[in-house]
Amino acid sequence: MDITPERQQAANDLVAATREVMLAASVTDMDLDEMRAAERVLTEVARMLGKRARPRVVRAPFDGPATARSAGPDHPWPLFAYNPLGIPLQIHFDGDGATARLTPDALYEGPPDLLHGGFSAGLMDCMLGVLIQAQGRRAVTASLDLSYLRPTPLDQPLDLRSRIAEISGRKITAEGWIEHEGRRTVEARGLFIEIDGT
Ligand SMILES: CCCCCCCC(=O)SCCNC(=O)CCNC(=O)[C@H](O)C(C)(C)COP(=O)(O)OP(=O)(O)OC[C@H]1O[C@@H](n2cnc3c(N)ncnc32)[C@H](O)[C@@H]1OP(=O)(O)O
Repeated sequence: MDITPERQQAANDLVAATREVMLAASVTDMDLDEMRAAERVLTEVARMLGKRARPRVVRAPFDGPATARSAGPDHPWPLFAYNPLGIPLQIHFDGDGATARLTPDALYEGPPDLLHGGFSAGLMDCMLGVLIQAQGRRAVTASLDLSYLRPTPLDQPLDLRSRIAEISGRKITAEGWIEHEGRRTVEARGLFIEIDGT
């Protein structure tokens, strides 16, 4: 089924609201009865939405990042607009690199008050992979190495960056990092292999 702009906006708004619910449900401290009442409402919402469902989450078009890149840095590519489990990012393309800003909340906690290292890895995979996609190349991650240089805080703005380091035949090496107040907390280097496919 084609998605009209109105349906797309409605789906994106629904996913954004779901994220709010996920955070609220994770940190709520209300009374038992209220918690049970909220659970009943959410169960009913799940039933309502599930009446007609796709087998998979809506896929963004492969050429979306390349289109955003050619439109310039003021035209970011939104990531995970259709999936509340993904960390939503607005990825800006600038020259040969990509940047994004994120303030992670309590949903992404690993050690107390800090970003979970697995989420850092996911963020880096996205920053590197989408940058490669924005060059019009279809590639998958073959390896991803991370160095956790210092703790990455929650509730603080973080800068995410990536750039292409090397291209050799089907092999593309990209690098990225997470910065807090100008200091790198995480560095990543990934090898991506170009694949055929649609
Ligand atoms: C939301 C948006 C996110 C966007 C980014 C998301 C990216 C992802 O997460 S993709 C999902 C995770 N990745 C995967 O599932 C990939 C699974 N792996 C595979 O499909 C295959 O192993 C694949 C395609 C990587 C390589 O297989 P294949 O096409 O047969 O390549 P193959 O011929 O073995 O290797 C090609 C070259 O890459 C090298 N290579 C392959 N894998 C690796 C590796 N893990 N480490 C180092 N080198 C490797 C080989 O040595 C070879 O090098 P050379 O040409 O110099 O001899």
